[in-house]
Amino acid sequence: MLAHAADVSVAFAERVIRAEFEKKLAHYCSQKPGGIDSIVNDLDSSSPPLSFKLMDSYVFLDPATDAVNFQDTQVGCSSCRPQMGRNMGCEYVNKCDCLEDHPIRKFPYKKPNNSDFWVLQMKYLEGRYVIIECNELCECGPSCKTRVTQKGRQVPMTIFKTPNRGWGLKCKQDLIKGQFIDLYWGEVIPVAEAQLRQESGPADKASYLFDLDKWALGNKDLEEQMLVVDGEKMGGITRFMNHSCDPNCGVYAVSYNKNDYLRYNTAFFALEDIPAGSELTFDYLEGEEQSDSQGDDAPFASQASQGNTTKTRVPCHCGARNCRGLLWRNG
Ligand SMILES: C[S@@+](CC[C@H](N)C(=O)[O-])C[C@H]1O[C@@H](n2cnc3c(N)ncnc32)[C@H](O)[C@@H]1O
Repeated sequence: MLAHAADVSVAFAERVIRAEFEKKLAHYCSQKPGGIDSIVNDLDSSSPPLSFKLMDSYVFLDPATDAVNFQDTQVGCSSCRPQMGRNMGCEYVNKCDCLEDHPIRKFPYKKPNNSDFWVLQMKYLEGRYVIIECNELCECGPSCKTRVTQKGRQVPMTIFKTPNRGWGLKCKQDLIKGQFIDLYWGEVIPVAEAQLRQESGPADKASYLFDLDKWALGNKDLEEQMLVVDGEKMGGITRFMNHSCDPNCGVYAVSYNKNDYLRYNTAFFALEDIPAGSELTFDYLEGEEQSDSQGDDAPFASQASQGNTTKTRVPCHCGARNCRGLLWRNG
């Protein structure tokens, strides 16, 4: 009898937690086009932790490292104008100042036939170059077509329970190759704090740390100031994305201030056409391997990675034929 009462109250508590988490999701996506995000768990009655705060911005642990303190380094393009070139903007200007130092100086996006959104150009998708988008100081104005990731996610998602990798993420609609998915949000913390957080808790603690190491790696001064994004306690829905050794999404550094080498954004794009309902995955070690092999373009080519803050060796359950067997290289 007592055991039954305990079961009933656990089930009730789980339902309350689920309802609260769904409320958070609804609030978060009410400002977005594309439909409502959802949670699916066909395996047990658990929900993602209620302590997790959904958001779509960075939170800087130390206000001194907040990007707004560094806006004096920000410049905008000055030769572009709103609605120039067939009313489209910077994409028709091959000397947009935002791209002046870029090794390929090519507009990052293109619009596929019959589509109402822009996708990443093949050169960026395959070359993994940093994506530079215009910013609020640019003369091109808010309708400039470089502004894709800064407008945020446009596609609805499902957070779902996997049998062996915790929660994962699926998109509710078909994605096409090169389509923008979302950014990675969280608390922005110094690398020493990230290391402390990773070392606290059990050895196989899940990691939500994303190193902003694109410019810092190999530069001693920058390495000392390097920041890490921690999506564990607060972050966007992409913190539920699992690793695969054969991923369908790629991770790209995006900058709205090409002079800021410490703060930038991390964006996920589809590497292939992805049917609705497929799990979205990326390679947690991708950044490391890219930066090992990019040669002269490295400052613009290497990616943010999940791989540098030391993490415990965790067996990989991605199930890919080319599975490396472990999530992280170090540890
Ligand atoms: C960024 S989180 C991904 C979301 C996580 N599954 C959850 O439930 O919150 C990264 C953690 O998920 C787990 N994970 C992700 N991909 C995995 C894989 N291929 N094999 C085993 N565990 C995985 C590991 O615990 C890893 O530290």
